[in-house]
Amino acid sequence: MSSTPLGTTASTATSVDGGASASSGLVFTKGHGTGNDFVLLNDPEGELTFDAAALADRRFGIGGDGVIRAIRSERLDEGRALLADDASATWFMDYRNADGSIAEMCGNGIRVFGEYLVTEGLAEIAVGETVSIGTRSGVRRLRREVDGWAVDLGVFRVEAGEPTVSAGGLHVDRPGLGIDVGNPHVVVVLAEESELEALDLHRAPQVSPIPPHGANVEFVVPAEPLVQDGTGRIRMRVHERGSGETLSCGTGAAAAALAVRHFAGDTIDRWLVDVPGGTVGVRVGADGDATRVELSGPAELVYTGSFTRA
Ligand SMILES: N[C@@H](CCC[C@H](N)C(=O)O)C(=O)O
Repeated sequence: MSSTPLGTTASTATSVDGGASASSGLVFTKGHGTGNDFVLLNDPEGELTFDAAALADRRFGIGGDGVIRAIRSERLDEGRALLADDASATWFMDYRNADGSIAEMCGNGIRVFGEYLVTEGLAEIAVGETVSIGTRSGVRRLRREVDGWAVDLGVFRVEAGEPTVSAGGLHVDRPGLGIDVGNPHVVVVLAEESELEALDLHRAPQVSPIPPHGANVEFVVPAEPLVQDGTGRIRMRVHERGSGETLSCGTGAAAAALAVRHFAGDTIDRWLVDVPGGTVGVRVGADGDATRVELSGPAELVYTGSFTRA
């Protein structure tokens, strides 16, 4: 086996779906959730090696905010560990950011992953049905809905402390709120739409103190009025750890809604989050002494192709 610069392997044909061959290249599907776009790979047995950063490159590769491999949980150490708790989590969402770094969770990605499992014939999931998916932040329950998917992101954590955030276009540093929804976020609430629009997120915002594992940084503006028909509404832009500014971040939308909910007194449980690529829903609900958060929204597969090896 040898690795090419573009990361597909093989001295002989590497079959990713039974249909690919060395000459036809690496078969992939492109999908997105509210414009947060992913390269999806079908690799049930974990036979494929790939260079996620090369695949995600928008000029020299396919292009995407992340790369998601569908692999059986039993084929990865992280997946096998989860099967002990939930034997039904047979599929693992192996997620990488555009720079190739591994992230624990992706809220838009897991909805697209559900759509991919169904379309590729890897799982049968009827509308209304819920399945368990393995991720690096644990098993996540994913429900198919008529017009998209909803994922239980689990119990979240509001971090202690008030980090300071600086970003291009912000004249003064702002306080942030750390929220962990399976992956780390820092949310900054802005007062004006004009501040959100003026942000330059080409460069990563600086968070101080630097979070131990980095952070996705969300900037939000509450709607006026904040609550409409019982639902809170906010606008958000995001700079993602490992991917830069994206059109949407599902876990980021959940963190943003949770931060504004926190500042508003923890009473508003339904949220709509407008991102540059569309709108996602966030719901908060009690689970015994804990509080859980659910994310819902669309997922679309847009094309399938073959990445020809150099
Ligand atoms: N876009 C994703 C989050 C992807 C991972 C993130 N960049 C990280 O490093 O934590 C989402 O929709 O949640």
